[in-house]
Amino acid sequence: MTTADLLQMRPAVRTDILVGPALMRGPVPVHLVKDPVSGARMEVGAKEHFVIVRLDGTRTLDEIGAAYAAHFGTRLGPAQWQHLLRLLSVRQLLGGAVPSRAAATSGASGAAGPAPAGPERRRGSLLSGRTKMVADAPALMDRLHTATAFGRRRAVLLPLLALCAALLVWEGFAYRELAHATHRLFDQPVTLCAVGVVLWFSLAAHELAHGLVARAYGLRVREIGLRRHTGFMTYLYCEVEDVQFLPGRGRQIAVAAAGAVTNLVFLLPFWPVWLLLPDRAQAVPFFGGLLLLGTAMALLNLLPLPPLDGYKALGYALGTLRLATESRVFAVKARSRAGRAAYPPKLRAVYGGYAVVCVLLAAAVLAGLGLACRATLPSSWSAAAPWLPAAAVAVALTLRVLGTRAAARRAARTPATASPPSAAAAAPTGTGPSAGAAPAAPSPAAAGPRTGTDSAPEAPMDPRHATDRLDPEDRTDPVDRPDPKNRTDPMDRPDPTDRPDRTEPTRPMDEDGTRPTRWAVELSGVSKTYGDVRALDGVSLSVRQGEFFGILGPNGAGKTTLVEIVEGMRRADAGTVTVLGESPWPRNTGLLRRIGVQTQSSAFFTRLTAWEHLETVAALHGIGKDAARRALDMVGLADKARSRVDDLSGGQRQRLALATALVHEPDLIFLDEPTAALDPEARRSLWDVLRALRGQGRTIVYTTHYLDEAEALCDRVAIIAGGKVVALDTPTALIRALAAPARLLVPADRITPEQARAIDGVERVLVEGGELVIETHAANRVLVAVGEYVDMDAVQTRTATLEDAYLRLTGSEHAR
Ligand SMILES: Nc1ncnc2c1ncn2[C@@H]1O[C@H](COP(=O)(O)OP(=O)(O)OP(=O)(O)O)[C@@H](O)[C@H]1O
Repeated sequence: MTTADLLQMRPAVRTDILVGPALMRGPVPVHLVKDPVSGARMEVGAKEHFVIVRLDGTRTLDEIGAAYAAHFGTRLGPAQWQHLLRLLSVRQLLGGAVPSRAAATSGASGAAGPAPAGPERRRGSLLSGRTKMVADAPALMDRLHTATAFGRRRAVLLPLLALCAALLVWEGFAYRELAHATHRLFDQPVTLCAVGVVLWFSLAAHELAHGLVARAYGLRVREIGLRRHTGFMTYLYCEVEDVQFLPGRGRQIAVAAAGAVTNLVFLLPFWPVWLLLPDRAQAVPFFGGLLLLGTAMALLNLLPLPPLDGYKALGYALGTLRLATESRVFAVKARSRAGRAAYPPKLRAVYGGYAVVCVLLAAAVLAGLGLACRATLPSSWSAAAPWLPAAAVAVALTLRVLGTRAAARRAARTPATASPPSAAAAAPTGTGPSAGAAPAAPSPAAAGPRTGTDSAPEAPMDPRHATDRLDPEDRTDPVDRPDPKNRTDPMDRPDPTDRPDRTEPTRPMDEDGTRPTRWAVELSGVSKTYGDVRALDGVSLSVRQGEFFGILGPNGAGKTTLVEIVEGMRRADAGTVTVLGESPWPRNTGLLRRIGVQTQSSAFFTRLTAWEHLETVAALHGIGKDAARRALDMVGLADKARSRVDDLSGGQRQRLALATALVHEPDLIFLDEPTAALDPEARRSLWDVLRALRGQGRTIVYTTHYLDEAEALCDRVAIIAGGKVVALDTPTALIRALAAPARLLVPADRITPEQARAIDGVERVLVEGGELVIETHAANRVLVAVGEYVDMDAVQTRTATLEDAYLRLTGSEHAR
């Protein structure tokens, strides 16, 4: 595959891949990309996003590159394209790739996503962990969605929201009575438990509400279950997928806020009961405590602290990713002027403001909890009570820090384990910028369970992911610069006015004259001129389907021009070209899928293994891995599947180039000197591959300078000289037509040239080295006569070869 071929490809990202809107992570915008099959989620930068959303199968890489250059002011070179396509391929995001769940853990080094669902996920211990409760959560959510359709009407929803607001206002006024009732509640353990049970159901409704609102916006609820925390708490969870992919921040916020609103709605029926209760009623602590604690639960959930719903809603509203982590990072960086300068003013306000809000909120919450402790704990605790929450948080934080350090020390002591074979196969090799997508160890955030609405975990990105970025400025590629050679030829640019004559040439008959021959390639009167050079001059020829067709000719004869016109890479000045029944120009993408091209300057994904290279090419063609495996087997490279392309020998590279041309199982294959620069053994071995290809009934158009090869392999050959077809036939017929004399090679010390010339039937005698070359059309008679002088064992006979015919036809004979 040449660079030109690569740029003419129209790869497509799988249509089911989710690409989210722009989010800020630190000072840079990123987009989330998710594979819905594997569950793998990764972040891509604005430049990658620009390209990915345009990889839709309708645009060539060249066209996308032009749009990219216009937008970002930099051209993408082949190296960048290969890098990006390889990443997409390894992550199985390209159309035609068969996505697997394994990709979630191996290919997706973004590691920002959740661990894949299913039995492989850790469920925790008896005391902590979770239990899936619903076999088919999406189906249950569908039923609930239908059942609650009435409640989602505006006429119902708005009054409910107004009532919730009224409840909050009223509670502000009735706070003292409610607080008093709540205080009494703590003296009544049974009533306290009853309130706890009711609030448990309120919390369950809270979780289901996230799912229902998400479902209403078309999202999927992945799992509903029970989560256990240290054996002390068990509550319902409802996992919603892809909230950050929802269009419109309002919807994202609605999903996040739905839980707290439901908590308030849940309390509404208890409000009138409380209002109607006599002051001394026994149920006062129950209803008062329920209203106050239920409201507190709802409002606390709206605090903008991770992992609460308010934090998620704030992140959605601000369009940020990992707001808390990035604020922490900003707080550290902001100590230096350069660090601050990396952030635009708006983001400085967002991250700095959030950091301040967090500190204030944490202080307020601790103070509130401290006051609550003092109010509820026995008076003997009164001095220590206000500080208990702060002390508890300090201990928890210290334990966490110590735990993290111990884990880091353990990890540092543990020797790195080898990648599993599948991951190794999926991951590219090498350590340079092109290396990346190494199998990611599941990060704690990725492996851990998540609550409520989804959001990217707070864990920082896997640093390895940074190498997966497509950043043209980081990878200055000499090929990136426009190639003047490519630009000078106006033929390289499609001409919209170019409408080749589509008149069908007369269909010849097969030799038996009974049925029309099926032609793979038909050229009629094709001419091409470069300035003053007439490269092709009225070429007409046809290649049968299933034929092994050779094109021979001296340097500059026009072979490459001819083949490029047939491949659709150049436009003919005149004449008609039909390939597999279609015109190849203007660039015919339908045809591209049916032809395979192997050139001497084939481009490889050099940092990949042979297998990864072919797998990537297969993905670019939108086909599965089986085709890559077949192509590798076909060319006899299966044992080199895991070798890096740059470690292959010249012959193995030629085979890989051949496999690259074959991977999409084309009907018509163009081979340009596939055995060039190979040693005789490697050449013969590749002949076997070519013969096998021919045995499969593929049509092969074969350009070569090796005449012995053409004679051995080709059904027919066209000899081109000076831009014209000077001969076209089977090698045998060409040799026969040559009527070349047989050549007898005799040791020169046994017979003189004069004696040889005197033999009847001898036409010419030459002295070549230590031998006499006797040319004759009466080989038998001359042989008998030569036997008078020389022992017959010392005589070698050479009949004419295709080379003789070639030399005669191309006028090179006397140049020898
Ligand atoms: N882009 C171009 N601009 C100008 N002249 C060209 C161009 N491409 C080819 N030519 C000329 O056209 C003629 C035919 O070239 P072409 O490459 O088709 O021959 P070839 O038979 O493939 O030669 P070789 O065996 O050396 O590869 C040559 O004289 C060459 O110099």
